[in-house]
Amino acid sequence: MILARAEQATRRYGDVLALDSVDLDVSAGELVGLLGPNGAGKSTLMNLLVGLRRPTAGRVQLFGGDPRDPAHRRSVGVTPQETGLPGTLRVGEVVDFVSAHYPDPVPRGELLDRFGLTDLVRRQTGGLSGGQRRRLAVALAFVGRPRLVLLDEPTTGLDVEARHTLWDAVRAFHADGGTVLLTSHYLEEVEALARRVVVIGRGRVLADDTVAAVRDVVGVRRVSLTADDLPELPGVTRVERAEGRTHLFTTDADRLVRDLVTGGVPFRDLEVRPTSLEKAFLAITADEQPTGSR
Ligand SMILES: Nc1ncnc2c1ncn2[C@@H]1O[C@H](COP(=O)(O)OP(=O)(O)OP(=O)(O)O)[C@@H](O)[C@H]1O
Repeated sequence: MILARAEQATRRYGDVLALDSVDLDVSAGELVGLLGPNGAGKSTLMNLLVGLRRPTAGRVQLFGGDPRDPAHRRSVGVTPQETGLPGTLRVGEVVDFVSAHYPDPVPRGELLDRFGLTDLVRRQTGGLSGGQRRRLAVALAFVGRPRLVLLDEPTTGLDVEARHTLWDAVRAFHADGGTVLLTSHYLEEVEALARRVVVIGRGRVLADDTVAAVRDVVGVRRVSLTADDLPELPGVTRVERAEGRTHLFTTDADRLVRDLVTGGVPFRDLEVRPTSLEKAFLAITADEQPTGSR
């Protein structure tokens, strides 16, 4: 059963083409990561799916109907990228306030425990740290026992421990049969949670596949070295030269280093680093062909 669907969804903001003919289906029981660099169109897609924005062209559906119809939004929980919480209300009061909108909310103690917020129940939200506020905003998406949860960069600003608590809560929801669509800039985060990842770049779906398959594609490494002369090296997708150094981009750094050594290439100061998603996209998506199809 498809809970959320975009069909050739396009969204323009004036001259900006934020989403360009995007197709996406999220089925019941899936945990899908939406991965892409800044400005890729992730939030725009989420906003269309929950009815906050309308597509300029194409169609979106939530639970088989129009997302702008409140009846179709009843079973969805959302944490947008930015949330405003009333600063003078205490954490427990905010949870009670949101709970009051649902027929069978998760009991307050259980929800706070799940998101590691129990000790903060009496704190005013205005006095919470950024990370604590973020955790509360994410927890609120789960209050009404939704069937589908959409989380826009849920772990922004969280430290390692808080991020893991939140990941555990998302996993537990999913293990209970819940469906999740979440955005992230980091493949590592998507990898920790999702089996399926949809990569978005410049408003288009670049890949829709398993995390492992996408890792092979966007898992580009930068091998930097100082060398006078380099031969043709297999597996190098892009070469940059800056300040006397050569940067080689490849999805198989181990092989590249082996080739350099066995080829007797003289080099100094070798360094292998993961690249940013942006660089990975530059290296692999010049032709912008989707890498997987479902
Ligand atoms: N309300 C708006 N008015 C004008 N342009 C917008 C608006 N919202 C988004 N955009 C533009 O649409 C494009 C896609 O933005 P969107 O917020 O969907 O990307 P994103 O993938 O969520 O990025 P980020 O990772 O930075 O949150 C960007 O170029 C952005 O500047």
